[in-house]
Amino acid sequence: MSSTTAPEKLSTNASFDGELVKLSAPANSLGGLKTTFNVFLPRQALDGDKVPVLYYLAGLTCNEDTAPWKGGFLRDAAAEGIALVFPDTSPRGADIDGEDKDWDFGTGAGFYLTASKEPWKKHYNMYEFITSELPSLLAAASLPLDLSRSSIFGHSMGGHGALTLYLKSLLSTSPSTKYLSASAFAPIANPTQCPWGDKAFKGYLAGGLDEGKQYDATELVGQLKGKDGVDLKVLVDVGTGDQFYQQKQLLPENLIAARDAAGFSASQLAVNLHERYDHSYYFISTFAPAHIKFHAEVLKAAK
Ligand SMILES: N[C@@H](CCC(=O)N[C@@H](CSC=O)C(=O)NCC(=O)O)C(=O)O
Repeated sequence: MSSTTAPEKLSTNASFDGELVKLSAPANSLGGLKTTFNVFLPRQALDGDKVPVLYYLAGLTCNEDTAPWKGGFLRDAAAEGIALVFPDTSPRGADIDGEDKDWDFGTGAGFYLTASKEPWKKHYNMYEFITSELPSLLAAASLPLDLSRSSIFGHSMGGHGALTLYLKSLLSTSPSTKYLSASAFAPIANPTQCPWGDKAFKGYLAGGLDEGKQYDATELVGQLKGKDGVDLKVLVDVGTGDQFYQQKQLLPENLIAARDAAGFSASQLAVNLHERYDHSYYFISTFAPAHIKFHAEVLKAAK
């Protein structure tokens, strides 16, 4: 961790008595491409306390600025004294033919996996970046963060990312990052069974949908069945007025079925359906305080 070069600081904005810092660094896991990320530091961190960390993974077409601008997370994170980390959603500028053709594949659509297929595998490795290189960059930036207390949340493609990174960390004997809790707004909960996941996994992975099962929250919950000592701490909110829910891109019902079949309870993996809410950041910002509170309780209890 300590040999990583410190990221460059691009800007600082005071917010809710803390500050939002924008950082940039070349990322080895993204084939050396420069990536940019935001870190919200609460007042406690500015005063020198090492604060816990909550990563937010954004959805298709988004970047590191989408959630700080529109998510409504900063006020509650400031009140709870937790840091927020907002990475980008894909590498940028890999210069791959077709990379910018579709909004649901390529730029802005990294799907938080490790690509194994040409021509994507040199750059499209957001799984490695988020779980391994980003924590190293945060450490190299010498920010007052307690990286041993980390949790993760996200929206849509980023909700898929948050759930799968968390569940994969539970399944691994030596995870690069151990996340203490996960939550998701309108996640793509069973990507091997929906059009977005089908396109991404067949596009990025040499093994297609079969290889994609390791990045599928519904599959991973099934794999946790009977594993000793596993206690899930997961919160999911979905609006039934969500156009992508209605188009069967999200499939939370499959996640619920997998949870029940694996013997986990609704308090270990809560999936709440909300009438009228859609896929937008109006929905996210409505439930933002509940998600921050959910993670803050876990992160603070871990001190
Ligand atoms: N351009 C698309 C819509 C793209 C979209 O809705 N993106 C969502 C995430 S979808 C799953 O990952 C998003 O968060 N957008 C940003 C926002 O500010 O809402 C289309 O044409 O339908």
